[in-house]
Amino acid sequence: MKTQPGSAPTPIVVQDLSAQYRTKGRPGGYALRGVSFEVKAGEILGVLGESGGGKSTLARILAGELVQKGPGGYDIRISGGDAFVNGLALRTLSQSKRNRLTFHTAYLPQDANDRLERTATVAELIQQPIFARDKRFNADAAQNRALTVLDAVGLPLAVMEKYPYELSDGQRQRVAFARSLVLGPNVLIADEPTAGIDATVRDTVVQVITQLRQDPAFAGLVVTHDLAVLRQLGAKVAIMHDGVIVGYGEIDEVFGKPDHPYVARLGQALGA
Ligand SMILES: Nc1ncnc2c1ncn2[C@@H]1O[C@H](COP(=O)(O)OP(=O)(O)OP(=O)(O)O)[C@@H](O)[C@H]1O
Repeated sequence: MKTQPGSAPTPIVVQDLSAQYRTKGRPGGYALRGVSFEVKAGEILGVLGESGGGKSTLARILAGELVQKGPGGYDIRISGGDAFVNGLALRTLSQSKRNRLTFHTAYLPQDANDRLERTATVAELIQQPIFARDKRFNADAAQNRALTVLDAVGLPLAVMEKYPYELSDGQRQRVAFARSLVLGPNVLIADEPTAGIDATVRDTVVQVITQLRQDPAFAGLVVTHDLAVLRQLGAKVAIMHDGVIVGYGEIDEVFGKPDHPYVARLGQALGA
């Protein structure tokens, strides 16, 4: 784990990370094979790559979601190397460590807008992470915090009492985004935050990340093929193919001198 004496740990460190899904307790194929990179404070890393390349697996691991039960759930095991978020090693993630991790980490999964509980209002949904940690948290302070993040994601006050089914997909995505931000994280892990959603959400994602970046300790990992968004954010990119990083660095360098045929193909497809 790299840290400078007396300074905060690097927000995201991934060291030779290999990971496998387990089905019915049995290990399956490798979803990640020896992945290494760092996202330092102030940096944004865009993760791109082929379908099945391991992008969502990486995002899930960094968000502490090694096991997700229920329909469509998954069970991932770190089988080699490790990953660290704000200095917390993820390979052995106890519940108390997971609580510390999720306190500082905003996670916007690919299906974030579908994951919202149907029977809760927007106000309740956004405040849930606060009350899940402290049932006696001051109600006015929680409400104020919810209003701040609601405003940050461009939603009007009027949606606070609505239920998810009363909202558009784009609005639900914004609610999920607001909810992920309510605890004031310094790390954002976002999995395709703009895919298939109206174009205005894209602008909001850029604006919110720009705001979050005012915190010098902030770092973000964003899975997206939207090079325009990544350029606006001044992001570096990591290109994933078959569980391995096959291109890493500044956007123009990676696509200008591709080190792997897949990077060349992707660059052409994206018009990089
Ligand atoms: N729940 C799961 N159970 C078992 N294997 C899985 C599961 N989810 C993903 N995998 C496997 O892990 C590998 C990486 O998948 P992952 O979803 O991380 O890729 P991805 O790059 O995010 O793809 P996409 O762009 O399609 O979302 C694939 O081989 C996939 O089949």
